[in-house]
Amino acid sequence: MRWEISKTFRFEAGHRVWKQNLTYGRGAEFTRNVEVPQNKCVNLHGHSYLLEVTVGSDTLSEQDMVMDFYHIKNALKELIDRIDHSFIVDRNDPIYPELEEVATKYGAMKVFPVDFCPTAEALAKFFYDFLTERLKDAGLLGEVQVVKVVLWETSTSKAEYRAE
Ligand SMILES: Nc1nc2c(c(=O)[nH]1)N=C([C@H](O)[C@H](O)COP(=O)(O)OP(=O)(O)OP(=O)(O)O)CN2
Repeated sequence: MRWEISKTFRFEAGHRVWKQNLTYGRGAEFTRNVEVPQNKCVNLHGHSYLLEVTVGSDTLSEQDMVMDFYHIKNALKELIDRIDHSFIVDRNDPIYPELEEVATKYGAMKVFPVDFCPTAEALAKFFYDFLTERLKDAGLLGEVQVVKVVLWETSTSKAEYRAE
């Protein structure tokens, strides 16, 4: 891509990484002989997420832009509004049915169900796929492509998902 432009978004959301288990899996050998902390991310907790989407093109439009930042903002606006102040929950999470019940009963939880464990990696792919679909629906895919999505979960942890 000769040109790349990026737009950032902020949203607050809760989640739980129900698949977290620090005692096995990739990297567990680094703490094999020490006591590992509790799997704290299986607890319901929240983040101030920072999302950065990058789109690129080899050509500029008649307005000398990859595309207007305004349009990138609006391609994602409705999704960001839906996810903001929500609780992102995997439909496969064993607590999902009860969370839905509580949300319905008390009306005190905006549930945002997804089909994956809501890690930063999986959420980055989710936003990437969503924006790609929006560009496709607008007939822009090809001319403009999503180059990468970066999702900051905390000030020290982020995930990136990019075009192959
Ligand atoms: N590869 C991933 N690892 C973890 C994820 C994730 O999405 N991908 N998520 C979490 C938790 O959601 C957690 O809130 C963030 O983890 P971590 O960076 O360990 O948080 P800390 O605030 O404890 O980090 P510091 O080391 O204190 O800066 C866990 N792992």
